[in-house]
Amino acid sequence: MGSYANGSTCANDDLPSAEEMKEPSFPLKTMPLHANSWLNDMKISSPTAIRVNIGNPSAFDPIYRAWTKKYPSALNAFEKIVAYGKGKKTVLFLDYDGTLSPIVDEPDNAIMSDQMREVVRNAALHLPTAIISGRSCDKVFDFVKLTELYYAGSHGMDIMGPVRNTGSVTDNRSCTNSSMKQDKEVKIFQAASEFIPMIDEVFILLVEKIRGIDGAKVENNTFCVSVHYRNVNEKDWPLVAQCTDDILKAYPRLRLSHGRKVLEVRPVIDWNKGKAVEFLLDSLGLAHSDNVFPIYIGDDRTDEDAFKVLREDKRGFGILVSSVPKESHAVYSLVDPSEVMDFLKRLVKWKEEEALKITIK
Ligand SMILES: O=P(O)(O)OC[C@H]1O[C@H](O[C@H]2O[C@H](CO)[C@@H](O)[C@H](O)[C@H]2O)[C@H](O)[C@@H](O)[C@@H]1O
Repeated sequence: MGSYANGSTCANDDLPSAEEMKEPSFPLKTMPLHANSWLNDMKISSPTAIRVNIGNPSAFDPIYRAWTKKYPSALNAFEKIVAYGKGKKTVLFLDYDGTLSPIVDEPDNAIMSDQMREVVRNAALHLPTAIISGRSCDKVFDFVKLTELYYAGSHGMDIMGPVRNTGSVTDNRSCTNSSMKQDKEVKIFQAASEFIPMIDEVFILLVEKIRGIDGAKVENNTFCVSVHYRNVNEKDWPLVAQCTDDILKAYPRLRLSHGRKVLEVRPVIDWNKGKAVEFLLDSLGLAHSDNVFPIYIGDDRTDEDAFKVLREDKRGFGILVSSVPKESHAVYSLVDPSEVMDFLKRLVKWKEEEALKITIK
């Protein structure tokens, strides 16, 4: 689905090019206010001015090391984190793109490794686990293929949960396509159903409008539309912002948020990933419990709503996945999906040890 004009290779993880590190050279003043400010946000979403050594930034880069004083590595701080969660019901919230799968140029190729799938499956066997993504529920499910999870697609606007009374969860561990999903997962909440026709309409208009922009792509995520500019030459970014603005002018009930080289068109409703976290905790009967320990791991600006909820709530923590220093409502950090995998493995091991201690007592 979508229009795409050029090929794809491995993404550069949003690091700024020499060009990006310069002041913007496009004609900001000639653009309407909306598109103009979006363009600034598009720049900000592609972190500026600091280049770190991908792979092991903390080992080489003093700026990254200084940043981790404020957002300590969740791996280094693991003992402290689990001490806080000791004896409590841990609930795990995971973003998908950039958290469970690496960022790549072509959104349809954001495959999760089998190893990561196994680790997430294992986590879900030990603790309630939800994936909260900007993608549609169906799309994220098709990547993850695990029936034991909760899925909150379209930035939390479409929530689906595992069916637990059809036998042991472990009997139905994974499935390979959406039809199997329908047997094992149930829709539990849709925050904006009436927006679907409008989103479909805007998707078609956007596809048509950006057709001529080399590298631009529009993705229909059911309750939202993503306008991708990762593969667009920076000189054409103003055009992407302008085209999106032109279409959205006629839709006051839609708004825009920013992800990693993507403009996210979504309904103007008071709902986001933070609300989805609150909704899921409530569904699990844990909304008012002092005995709950929620952990949210995510990498982009739309995850900040969830980090903020956890920070204000003080029962759990947000963990930002980032290889570049950035301000966040998260408390801890991890460099990339491979560190996320290590963290999840340790979390499962800790849960197993906790369960063993309880059995021995
Ligand atoms: O909430 P998420 O699960 O992180 O989803 C946010 C958006 O992720 C996808 O786009 C991002 O990942 C792509 C694949 O790595 C990358 O090409 C793109 O530049 C990123 O913005 C997805 O395609 C979007 O629909 C999601 O909204």
